[in-house]
Amino acid sequence: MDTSSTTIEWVLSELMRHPHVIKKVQKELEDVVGLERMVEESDLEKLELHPVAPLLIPHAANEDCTVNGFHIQKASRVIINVWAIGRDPRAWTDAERFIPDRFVGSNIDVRGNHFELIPFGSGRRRCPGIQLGLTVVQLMVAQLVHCFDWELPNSMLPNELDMSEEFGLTVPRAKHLLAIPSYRLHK
Ligand code: HEM
Repeated sequence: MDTSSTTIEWVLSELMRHPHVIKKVQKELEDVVGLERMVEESDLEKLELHPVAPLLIPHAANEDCTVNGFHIQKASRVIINVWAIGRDPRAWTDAERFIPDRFVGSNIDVRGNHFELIPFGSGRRRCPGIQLGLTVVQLMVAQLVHCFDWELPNSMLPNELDMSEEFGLTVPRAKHLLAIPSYRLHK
């Protein structure tokens, strides 16, 4: 599945729509990495980037069970609507807004321990590629934001960027992101 590339495209899109956030990430990277070199994998642990992906794979119950008061009959197909959980106002303040800072000082992570944020699923059938996925997404996004300034084409304003989704097993952008990079490192 194209989960890593889809996530990278969404993160970049959200960053393009929030220029103050991209500036903040650039500043954070500048402080850690400087402007003389690209980002290295060993720099990542010092950074606070948070990828998300609104999907899970259908599951089936092996036996009758009760979860949180809901009876689930053996062999039922269970679909977890992570997309809706990510927008649930009971779990998130200003759920529809992209506020990466909401995770600063919070203990919520993406590894399946906190059910309000499970982009990799949770439990035994959780994504086994989580570490590779996180590393690839963080390194790519950090690299793209650190090495380049980004502009939307035809003087498009950030809030004019079309954020339509194409629904399926994965949820990519309906139209690919088109953005113009300009190199910003000194080397
Ligand atoms: C940002 C990147 C990625 C995201 C967001 C992601 C997300 C997911 C999700 C949500 C599931 C379903 C979990 C569930 O139903 O509970 C899954 C399953 C899976 N993922 Fe990933 N994934 C990513 C990257 C990768 C990579 C890089 C690999 C392999 C190298 C991988 C291999 C798998 C496999 C094999 C499964 C099926 C596991 C099973 O059914 O037991 N994923 N992934």
